[in-house]
Amino acid sequence: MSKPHLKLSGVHRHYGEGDMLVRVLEAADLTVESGELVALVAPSGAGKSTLLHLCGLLESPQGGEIEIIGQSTSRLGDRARTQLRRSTVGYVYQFHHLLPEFTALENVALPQLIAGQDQNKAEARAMELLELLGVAPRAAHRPAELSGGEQQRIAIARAAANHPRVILADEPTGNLDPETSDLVFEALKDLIKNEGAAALIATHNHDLARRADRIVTLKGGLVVPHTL
Ligand SMILES: Nc1ncnc2c1ncn2[C@@H]1O[C@H](COP(=O)(O)OP(=O)(O)OP(=O)(O)O)[C@@H](O)[C@H]1O
Repeated sequence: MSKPHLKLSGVHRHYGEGDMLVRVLEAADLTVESGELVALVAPSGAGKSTLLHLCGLLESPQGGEIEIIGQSTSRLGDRARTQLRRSTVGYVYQFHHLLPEFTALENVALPQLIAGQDQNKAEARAMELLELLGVAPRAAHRPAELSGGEQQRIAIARAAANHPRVILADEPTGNLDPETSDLVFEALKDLIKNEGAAALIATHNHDLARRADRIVTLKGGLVVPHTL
């Protein structure tokens, strides 16, 4: 059987020390397979962003192991971690951070150009993603000319541009109205299934979380199954 795209084993993460010690994760385990969408629902301060940052190799755990597409990350140096993150992880944030002076197509093509892809191929891939997410007719528009939901779908396309095996999203629909949230979530889900990525999505929106393949929460420093 192929290795899971994302695997955490015994992950430990705390901040500060002494009186200021905050224990966030203690021996946390989590596995996300290819094409699987896992929703992370937990109260404010429980450690959702910490978990996503660890999975995205933006932070390092103090103990345990994080494997991405079967590759152990605990002994990687900074450069190798950055390289692995760039080639395997796509991040979607609550606020899209699209570059205002570039068109939708250019925003999606840019990460590929940075990764060394040639312009024609980068633009073809960008267009394929914009079509998949239902925003191809907006390809030549700049972010300021697009609705919030369109902007967020373009941010999702950008996160997927380099074929990430792991997609992480922190409140991707947090600043959208319910109908637009639905649309964006479904687009994200289609994309994950289509591309066979493993996805972990932190959300406060229970309706959306119920449409994930699985829901997890954080309890006592562990990642545990959850039902809503
Ligand atoms: N750099 C840091 N230094 C000290 N404590 C931190 C740091 N980052 C996070 N924490 C603490 O770790 C805990 C988990 O924070 P985290 O941001 O992961 O929670 P969250 O579940 O994402 O919260 P929210 O839903 O409010 O964004 C919190 O108590 C927070 O104060």
